[in-house]
Amino acid sequence: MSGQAEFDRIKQATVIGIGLIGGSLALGLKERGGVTVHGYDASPETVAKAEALGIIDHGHTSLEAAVREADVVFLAVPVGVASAILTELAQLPLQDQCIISDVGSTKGDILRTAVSHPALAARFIGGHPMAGSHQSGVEAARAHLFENAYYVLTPLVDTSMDQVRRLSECLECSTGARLVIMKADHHDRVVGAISHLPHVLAAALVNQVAGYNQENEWYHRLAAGGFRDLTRVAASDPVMWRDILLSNREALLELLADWTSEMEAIQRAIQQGEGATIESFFQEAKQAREGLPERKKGVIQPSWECYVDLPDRPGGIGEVTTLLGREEISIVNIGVMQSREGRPGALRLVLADQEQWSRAKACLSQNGYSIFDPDTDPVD
Ligand SMILES: NC(=O)C1=CN([C@@H]2O[C@H](COP(=O)(O)OP(=O)(O)OC[C@H]3O[C@@H](n4cnc5c(N)ncnc54)[C@H](O)[C@@H]3O)[C@@H](O)[C@H]2O)C=CC1
Ligand SMILES: O=C(O)C(=O)Cc1ccc(O)cc1
Repeated sequence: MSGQAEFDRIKQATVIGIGLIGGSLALGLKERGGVTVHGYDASPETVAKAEALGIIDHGHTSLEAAVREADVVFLAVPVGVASAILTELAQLPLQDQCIISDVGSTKGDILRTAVSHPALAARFIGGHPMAGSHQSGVEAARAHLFENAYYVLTPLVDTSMDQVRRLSECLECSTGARLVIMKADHHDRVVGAISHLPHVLAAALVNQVAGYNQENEWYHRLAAGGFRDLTRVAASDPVMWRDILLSNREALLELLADWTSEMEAIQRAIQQGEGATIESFFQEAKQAREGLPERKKGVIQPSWECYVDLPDRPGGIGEVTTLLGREEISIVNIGVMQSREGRPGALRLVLADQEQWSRAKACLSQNGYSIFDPDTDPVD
């Protein structure tokens, strides 16, 4: 592959691993990017399903046939198997200008594999779309999954910037994501802190409480909004997260050591009754939380939620759902947040996406309801 070559627009793509992320990428490439999409998966049933659902144009059961015509190949398989497939690709005939990219949650391992194969080093560009969900499988694929999310690219030193531009333009147009370039080790450290560590903590918290609940079921019965919000990602795929932790070992061990000393400090403050230390612990966190950049899809994707003061009269919930129904706004989840006696409760609404969330808030405000948005409104 020559660095001087004129690069054509990407017209054919191959997605290897047609699950949540591979399927969503395939849909975006096909429907928004005007790219012909070939698909390959270890499971022939998944290939057949993806073809039947119109997620890919051509399904393959041979890796060689799947990648032969591709301008770009995306590896969208679990992190634990990506390096082995990349090594297989190094032996297969590919188009001269073919780019290979991936979507894995960690970047160090796969880049080291790419560097170790001369046939790959100039064509591999690591990638990571910073949006997803706790669901998995081809049925969960959505063309708009990556809209407005960051999408990190981690090129190698040998990668031609023309090829990076070629891939970025294709991805921007096909996914609606915001492309950014980063070094792999920086990516792994940052994503370790804001995604991998929180997944560990969420799982640990859920496991700790599940242990107590075996003795006394009130633990689960009383588990309220805060516990549920904080631990949503504990429902993610255990195999995927096993692979991510093992692959980002170095960064995670450092982050866990920092976490442990933070917990020891707060434990000491509680033991010694140091109210001021405890207060400033929460004060710092409150300020940092309020200073997070404007609401957008981050790696821990926010659920599009808002709280509505519930009118203290019969049929109050029905009024809210009817108003939203009339505007064709669909509610993903709804719950009553009970308040102190004598004060009206609130309805917690979860909407499907940002557009429905904005319309729901506008519709309810116009109809005299008081709305509270936990991410933007100050709490008194
Ligand atoms: N789930 C999420 O929210 C996000 C996941 N990622 C990354 O995306 C990648 C894929 O994750 P998901 O789509 O969630 O997983 P998934 O489980 O939905 O899909 C993975 C697909 O890969 C296939 N597969 C497994 N081993 C294979 C092999 N050896 N050859 C060919 N196909 C194989 C599976 O049959 C499955 O269809 C992972 O590397 C993950 O780290 C990145 C961003 C977000
Ligand atoms: O659902 C969530 O909040 C997630 O955190 C999804 C997710 C999982 C893994 C990634 O590498 C990126 C995003």
